[in-house]
Amino acid sequence: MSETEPQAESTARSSATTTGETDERIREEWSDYSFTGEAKLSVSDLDVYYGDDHALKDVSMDIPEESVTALIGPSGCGKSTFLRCLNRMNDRIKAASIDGSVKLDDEEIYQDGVDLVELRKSVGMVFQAPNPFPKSIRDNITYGPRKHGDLDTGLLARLTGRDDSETADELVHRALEQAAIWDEIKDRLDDNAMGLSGGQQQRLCIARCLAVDPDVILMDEPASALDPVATSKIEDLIEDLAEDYTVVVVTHNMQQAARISDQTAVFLTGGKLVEYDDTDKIFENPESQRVEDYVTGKFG
Ligand SMILES: Nc1ncnc2c1ncn2[C@@H]1O[C@H](COP(=O)(O)OP(=O)(O)OP(=O)(O)O)[C@@H](O)[C@H]1O
Repeated sequence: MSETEPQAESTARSSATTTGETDERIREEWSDYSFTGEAKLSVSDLDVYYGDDHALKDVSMDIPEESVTALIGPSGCGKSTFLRCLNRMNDRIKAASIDGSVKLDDEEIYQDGVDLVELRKSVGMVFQAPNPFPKSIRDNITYGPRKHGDLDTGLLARLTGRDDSETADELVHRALEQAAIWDEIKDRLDDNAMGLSGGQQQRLCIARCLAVDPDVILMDEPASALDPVATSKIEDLIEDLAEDYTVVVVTHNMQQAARISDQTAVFLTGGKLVEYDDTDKIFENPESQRVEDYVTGKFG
């Protein structure tokens, strides 16, 4: 968990959990939820449709900086859809249409003129299955910075007098160290990344994401394909990363959400955000009976 300096009060809000009076009372109870520190991301009145399918309904919540926010809920309730809205990855899905507002550092990301490459550099993403490039470990890390024009290496760079090889080496070291994998693979940086174990590949993918200096890291079930030892390494890493980054993680694993997150948002069937609060509150004393049933495994 992060130890952010108190800076300001930010408030998380809910709008639609309207399946009767009980939900209305629950909403009033938690809609005042406030956290210490600044909101890194502020989501208001977000609706997402895939064609006629209304996948997310009127979701509003603020996500605090330098902390871990877990998104939990049964399959199909819209967690991944919500996550993809935070860096406009849903723009790549033809059938998707989005209404509402998402602000990153108070700047609307759903407005004309937003540079999506820059946005996705600031808000990086790590997926469920590790997906390293079939290249060397070193090239996996330098690929992004090179693509963004932050690094020039190789023959052409030498010929044009802009050879950033030394900077590249430092970057590779820094990113792998941050992703807690440097010691394991420092002697085989030129080996193909596909030869790493699943857990190592996932940490490499996290290092690749860190190499372009994001502020926010979105993770969609980052450990679900890994064994318990590799999972535990990813969990430790997520907690460490939250000291410097804002991490939003989708997980089906309740214990994992309880262990690693500072706040938890519970989505339930129908694409509604039902409750959002400190993780301890969600797991020990939620307002909603349905949330209690879900986190205690009575349904889902
Ligand atoms: N690319 C897509 N095209 C059409 N419908 C989609 C697409 N992606 C998701 N959906 C639909 O949107 C709804 C929410 O899906 P989403 O994947 O966001 O849920 P989820 O909570 O992340 O599920 P899971 O836990 O199984 O990954 C589902 O009804 C799903 O079928």
